[in-house]
Amino acid sequence: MDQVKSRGLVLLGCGKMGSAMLEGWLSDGLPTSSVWVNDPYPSDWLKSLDGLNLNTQIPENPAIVLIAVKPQMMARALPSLKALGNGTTLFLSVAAGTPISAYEGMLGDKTPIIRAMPNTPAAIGRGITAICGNDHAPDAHLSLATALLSAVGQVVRLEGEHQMDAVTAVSGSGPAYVFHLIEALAAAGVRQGLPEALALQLAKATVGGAGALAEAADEDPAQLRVNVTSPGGTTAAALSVLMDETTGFPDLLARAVKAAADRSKELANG
Ligand SMILES: NC(=O)c1ccc[n+]([C@@H]2O[C@H](COP(=O)([O-])OP(=O)(O)OC[C@H]3O[C@@H](n4cnc5c(N)ncnc54)[C@H](O)[C@@H]3O)[C@@H](O)[C@H]2O)c1
Ligand code: PRO
Repeated sequence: MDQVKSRGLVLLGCGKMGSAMLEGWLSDGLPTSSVWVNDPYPSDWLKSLDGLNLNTQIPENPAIVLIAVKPQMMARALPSLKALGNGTTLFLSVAAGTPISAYEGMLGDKTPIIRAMPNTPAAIGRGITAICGNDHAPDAHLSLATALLSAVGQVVRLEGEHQMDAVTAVSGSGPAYVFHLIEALAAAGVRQGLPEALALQLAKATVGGAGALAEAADEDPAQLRVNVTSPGGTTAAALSVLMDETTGFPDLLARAVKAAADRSKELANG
């Protein structure tokens, strides 16, 4: 992290994901003066950060360039940083779909590149990021990326890039599935007669608490589910709907995750 502080961190694109990560790094003690953001449409939050280098000349040899533009913008945005390719700057991309080979093509095939898939709970230090690198990103680079990303949550190293589409579909997009679960649970509570605000509070606390318990407990999620379920009781009645083989969660989530993974593969093909 000292390298990041002294040589600098450049963010190419700083929208929802870039900002979630930057928020985590700043609250972990990274000074704004070590950060350069290149984004034609900076948010009010970015503009409000004292000392941040916003849309100014980037350093000659930054430690890391974080690529956080949409995959569709990549071909337009990345060439501006070509001069840093084939050097010692590590390129860390969070873009869904875009394969390492595409960055090698745009920046030079000796460029250290790590592909990462984070998620938005990074904003509160509760993200999880999966990473994999090319041959020019040896252990030292993976350790640097791990140190940076650990400031915003857990980090896992993948066996290879072939796992990235599935990871994107599970944990990259996953927070949206959970937010939708909260919305749907609250709406169902309203249909049972609860006021909207109370239903939303109950749904958020239930999902947040259950998630925290699932992470903290020694028991696996299946056992934690059994612990809630009295034989012949209310939970069993609901689970008979949710665990139905054809209309329940397992098939629904399998189809949703497959749709996301398929889309990730499509993005890779341009
Ligand atoms: N949002 C998520 O949950 C999430 C999770 C994992 C990965 N990602 C990946 O993160 C990347 C960004 O997604 P997002 O949700 O933050 O999108 P976003 O639209 O919120 O952010 C993209 C940013 O890029 C900026 N931009 C556009 N053209 C640019 C250019 N030429 N140079 C520099 N910046 C430019 C935009 O102004 C915007 O602020 C995507 O590649 C996405 O696949 C997102
Ligand atoms: N958000 C990005 C998308 O929807 C990638 C994972 C989460 O494409």
